Amino acid sequence: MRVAYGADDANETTRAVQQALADRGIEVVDVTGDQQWPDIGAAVGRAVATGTADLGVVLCWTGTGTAIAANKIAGVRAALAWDPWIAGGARKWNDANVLAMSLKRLAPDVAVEVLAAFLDTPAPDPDEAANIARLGALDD
Ligand SMILES: O=C(CO)[C@H](O)[C@H](O)COP(=O)(O)O
Repeated sequence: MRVAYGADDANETTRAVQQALADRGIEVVDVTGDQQWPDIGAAVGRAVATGTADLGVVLCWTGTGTAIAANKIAGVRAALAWDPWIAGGARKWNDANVLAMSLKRLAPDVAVEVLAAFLDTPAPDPDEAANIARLGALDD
């Protein structure tokens, strides 16, 4: 599995997320570079939409800005999650392909649990296929 990663700051939470990805043997495509959060979110979104990555993970102070930016890219379903149930539900019911988290409000261990739920929940529930298609129809 390949995951596109981007964060507009670095702290214990982002380092824990990166370590968790590495511990899983996941190939990480770090798009961060010298970019601001809108471009980081969009770059992760593009990596997922083009198939360069299977899934994406974005972090910013709130998680919202990078999520919004990622969702500007057609084919991206970025979900802001703050606990494992939300992250798993976003995969199961929304077929989310980008996980967004707040690097300020999630403790490192919580962020790792949220990431684990996102990565370990198979997506999507077949009953949601029609709704996922409806989301796709909303892309410009
Ligand atoms: O949470 C964010 C966007 O939603 C950003 O991380 C936060 O606004 C800080 O950005 P900047 O360093 O550009 O002021």
